[in-house]
Amino acid sequence: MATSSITDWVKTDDKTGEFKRQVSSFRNFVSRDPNAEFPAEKGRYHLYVSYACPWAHRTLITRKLKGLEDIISFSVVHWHLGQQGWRFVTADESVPGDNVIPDPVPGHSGFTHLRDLYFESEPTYSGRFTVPVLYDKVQGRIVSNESSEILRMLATEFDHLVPEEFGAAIRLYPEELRDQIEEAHGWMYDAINNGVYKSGFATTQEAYERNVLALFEALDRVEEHLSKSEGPYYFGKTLTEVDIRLFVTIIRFDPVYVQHFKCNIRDIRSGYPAIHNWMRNLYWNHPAFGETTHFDHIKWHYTKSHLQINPKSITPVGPLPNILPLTEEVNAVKK
Ligand SMILES: N[C@@H](CCC(=O)N[C@@H](CS)C(=O)NCC(=O)O)C(=O)O
Repeated sequence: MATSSITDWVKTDDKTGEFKRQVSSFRNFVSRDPNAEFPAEKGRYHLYVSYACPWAHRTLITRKLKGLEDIISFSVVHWHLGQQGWRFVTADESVPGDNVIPDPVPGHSGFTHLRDLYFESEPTYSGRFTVPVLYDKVQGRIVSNESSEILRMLATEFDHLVPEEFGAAIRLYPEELRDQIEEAHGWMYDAINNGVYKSGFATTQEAYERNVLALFEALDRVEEHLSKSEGPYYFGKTLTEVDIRLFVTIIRFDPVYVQHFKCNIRDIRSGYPAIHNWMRNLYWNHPAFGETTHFDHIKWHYTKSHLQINPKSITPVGPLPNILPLTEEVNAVKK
C-alpha cells in the first residue's frame, strides 16, 4: 500500500492531477465588541507565520500597516516544511529574520511543530497544519487559520486600540469600494493566488496547462487594469486588501513561481510593466510590504520542501536581483 507523504498535495490516486486546496477549519472572529467570545485586546493574540508563505504574508503586512506591532505578537516557523509539517526552530538554531524563534507562548515550551498547536485546540484534528494561525493566549486555543479572515479582523476590529493614523485612517476594506474589492477577490483568488499552486502542483499536463493559461489571462487582466488606473494602488489612491492579497503572490513570482511552478509564459519584470511598477512601489516605499518580505525563506522553502517537484533540493540562484530597484529595468524593457 502506498504511504502518504506531506508532499502529496494531489492524492496519488487522483486522476485529474488537479490540486484542490482544503477549506480552513478554524473560523472564529475577533471582534471589537468587549463581550465577544474573542474580544480585541492588547497582548491577547499571537500570530504564527512562515516568511515563505504568501497566505501568512498577508497577515504580517496587515499587522504592520495597521500599527498592531505592540498589540499582536508574532513568531515565525523554520522555512522548511518536513514530513511532520512546519516546525519551530530550536533555541540553539540561527535562521535569518526577526522572530524566527521557538514557540514563545507560555505553556508551549514542549511544542516542536505547528501541529502541536492544532492538537492542543482539537485533539482529533485531521486536516493539514497550515500557517497563518491566529491564537488566543487567554483561552489557549486557535481563533482562525484562514488568512483572508485574519486579514479582515486585523484591518477592522482593532482600530480603537491604535492611534488614529493607523486605525480609522487606514481603511483596507472601505465601504465605498466593497463591491469592487469582493469582485476582484472573486477571480484573483482562484486564478492568481491559488492559480500558481494549481499550476505548480498539477500532476498531469492537462491540469497544468489549463491552470497556467488561466493564471496568465488573469495577470493580463490585472496589467490592463493597472495600466489604466491613476495609481499607485489597485484602486487608485486607496490602498486596500486587494493590494495586499495580490502583492504576496506577485513578489514571489519571478524568484520562485516562474521556474519552480512552471509559470513561465512571461515573467513580471519583462512582461508586465504596470504590475512591475505597482509591486515595486509597495515593496520599496512601504515598510509593511518591504520589511515583511524575506526572499531567502521564500526561495529555500519552495525549492527545498517540494521534493515531488525538485527532488535534489537545489535552489536556483537567479533571478538576480530578486527585485529590481524602483528606476532600473531589465534590458528587454529598456527604451
Ligand atoms: N486557506 C489557507 C491556506 C494556508 C496554506 O495553505 N498555507 C500553507 C503554506 S503557503 C501551509 O501552511 N501548508 C502546509 C501544508 O499544507 O502542509 C489560508 O489562506 O490561510
